[in-house]
Amino acid sequence: MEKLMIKGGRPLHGEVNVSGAKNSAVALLPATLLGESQTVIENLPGISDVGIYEEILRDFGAKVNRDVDTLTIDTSQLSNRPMPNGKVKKLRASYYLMGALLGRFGEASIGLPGGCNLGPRPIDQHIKGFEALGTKVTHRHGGIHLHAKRLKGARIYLDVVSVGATINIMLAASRAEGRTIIENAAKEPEIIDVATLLTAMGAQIHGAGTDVIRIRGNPQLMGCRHSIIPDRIEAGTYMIAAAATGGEVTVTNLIPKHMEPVTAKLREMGVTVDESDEALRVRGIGEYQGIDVKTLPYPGFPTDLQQPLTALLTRAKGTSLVTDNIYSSRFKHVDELCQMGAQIRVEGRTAIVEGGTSLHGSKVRATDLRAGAALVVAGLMAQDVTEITGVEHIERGYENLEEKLKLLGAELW
Ligand SMILES: CC(=O)N[C@H]1[C@@H](OP(=O)(O)OP(=O)(O)OC[C@H]2O[C@@H](n3ccc(=O)[nH]c3=O)[C@H](O)[C@@H]2O)O[C@H](CO)[C@@H](O)[C@@H]1O
Ligand SMILES: C=C(OP(=O)(O)O)C(=O)O
Repeated sequence: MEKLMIKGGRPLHGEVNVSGAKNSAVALLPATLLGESQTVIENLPGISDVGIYEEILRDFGAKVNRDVDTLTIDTSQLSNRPMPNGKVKKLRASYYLMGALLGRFGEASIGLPGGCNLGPRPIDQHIKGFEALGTKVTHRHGGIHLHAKRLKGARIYLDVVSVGATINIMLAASRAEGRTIIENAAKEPEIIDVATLLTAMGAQIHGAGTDVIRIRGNPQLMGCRHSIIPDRIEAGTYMIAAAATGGEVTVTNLIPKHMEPVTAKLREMGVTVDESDEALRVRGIGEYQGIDVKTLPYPGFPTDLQQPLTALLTRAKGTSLVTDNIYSSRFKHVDELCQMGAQIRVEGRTAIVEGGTSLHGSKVRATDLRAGAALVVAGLMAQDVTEITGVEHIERGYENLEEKLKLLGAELW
């Protein structure tokens, strides 16, 4: 899709079904390389990051068959190869090839990852973990070469809470000798999802979802069948869009517990959120209050919803403060929102939103995935037509966004 046009001002109504989680999918696919037989992954989201990973698995010799949202991946005959450029630059999660190939072959040569440009995104904690497991790490031609004669379990304390480092170390440690302990581990639900897969493949993992994860490796992991958890960021985006348009939307196939940080903030603004087993009904009728939000590692408010929430806050009364504690410059959406009539200024890591403004349509550009989601939310609220370019960023993380929004009554093309 080249660009997305939205005619705003229509309240969203109805039901929307959440797809499988992007940040699980892009870790589970490389994890299948650790098993020496067939793995079936169900509930994969139809997003470009998954499409690229499908191609990468084939590049390593995996036989991959797709049936709608299910991939059957046979990894019995793989051949290792360097992957310095190209596909690895298209997504952030290509860094998981390091842990997966290290576990499978004891060697990997991978270029630095791509993904959203949100300020510096170092991978020093991943490297620290691999080195602790007995890996020699060298930087070559702008990429990283990893070599381990023998992976041996170790105790690793992460200096920063990192989703990627926690999962990458889990991947390599799953085939290492002995026990690995990750301390100050990230606690995101996607980490539990990856631990569930690795356990089904034959590793022993305890404590995923807490800040201490214990992994006892198994040199012979086998395939299994696994279904991906719902995408809490996609779910949160639809909750925010429902509130932004003053609509009433039931977001189904989610895990309400995963949504608590978002639900709490929407309720604080004055949005009604009703919970049932696998759904949340969001009613955005009436006026909203401005709020202060700070992004934090799970179970704090997710940085990946900071940008869409900022768009919603333009219609709340008073001043809102949105502080991103995870990334130093995740505010590229702000200039675009201001072009649509928002009054927001950025001071350091905080966006100060002067609420109560009405947005108008404009030509804007999505600079990254969730900046794109923020512009979609803004476009749905705005009077007249918004034209969004940079749609390829949005396609990295939202399955059938256009169709899902149309079913809720949005006017977009
Ligand atoms: C593919 C994927 O799952 N992406 C998610 C993952 O990204 P990603 O895994 O890249 O994010 P991390 O949790 O690793 O990063 C958190 C913070 O730690 C810093 N850091 C991280 C690793 C490291 O070795 N050194 C270091 O300093 C980062 O710069 C950032 O400031 O978690 C982020 C935080 O929830 C989300 O925004 C991304 O959607
Ligand atoms: C930052 C994100 O993605 P990535 O880490 O893949 O760039 C995101 O999903 O919001």
